[in-house]
Amino acid sequence: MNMLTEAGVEQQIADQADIAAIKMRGKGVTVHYGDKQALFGVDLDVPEKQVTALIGPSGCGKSTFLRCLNRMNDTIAICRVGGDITLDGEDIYDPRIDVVELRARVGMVFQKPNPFPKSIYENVAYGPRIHGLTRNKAELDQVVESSLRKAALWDEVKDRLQEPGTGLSGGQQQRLCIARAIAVSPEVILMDEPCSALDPIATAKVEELIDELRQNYTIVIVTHSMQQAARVSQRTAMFHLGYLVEEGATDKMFTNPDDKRTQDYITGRFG
Ligand SMILES: Nc1ncnc2c1ncn2[C@@H]1O[C@H](COP(=O)(O)OP(=O)(O)OP(=O)(O)O)[C@@H](O)[C@H]1O
Repeated sequence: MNMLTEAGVEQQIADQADIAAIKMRGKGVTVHYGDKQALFGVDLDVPEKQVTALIGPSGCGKSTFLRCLNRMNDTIAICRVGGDITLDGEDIYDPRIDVVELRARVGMVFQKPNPFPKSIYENVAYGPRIHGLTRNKAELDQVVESSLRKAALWDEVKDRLQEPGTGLSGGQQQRLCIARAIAVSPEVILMDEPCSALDPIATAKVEELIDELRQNYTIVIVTHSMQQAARVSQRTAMFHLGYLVEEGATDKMFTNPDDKRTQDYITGRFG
């Protein structure tokens, strides 16, 4: 029988406490597109109910890593992912995992707002309906309203729910896409440069929203804006040429990074 020492038991409890605070964990993650390797052994923990920013020069692999977290890379035929990625300790690349369900738990908001060519209401109602999350119209109405409220859009659209989502401004469309992601009650929301197509006012609104959302959701955001990473995130991970250079508390990463490449990048010396 396997006897654990007292110290061993304490360590196990400490490890479990650590796992509880980590929502997603990447270990030795590699990605190849055909013969070309885009990620090299990335180890990165995503803490629960915090915002983790992925930064680094163009082509360093930020979006590739983000897409590994909900198996979005599965849609790219030449893409192969190696290493381990877990959600609440469970291997998301296990063949028994239902990818549709995984993507409901780990939702995604893209760079360019991409509402469906349907009404504002239908954009938000679509997910809960296909996942069978509501029993009747009243419940669906309730989910649509609460999702639009959480995305800070309700007041602007409540009198025009039947109008097309594509008729909204860019910033409103992006908040509609966030409402659509929220509607299926995800645990993690991945955002790939969600503000790059928005003006400064719409950007400020989305950033404010991200800050509110972290009370209930774990967020991972790819951004090219150092100001945005500093404003919205608690953790920052710096990538370079497919490697994770370093990661840590955002305050430290922006004031006293360990690696010169991070220092050079955040001060605009390369990238
Ligand atoms: N679908 C694809 N097919 C082939 N190569 C790809 C594909 N997507 C990305 N790559 C390559 O993988 C590497 C990492 O790209 P990725 O888009 O992850 O970087 P990034 O840091 O997000 O860049 P950016 O900041 O410009 O969006 C790049 O060399 C890129 O050319």
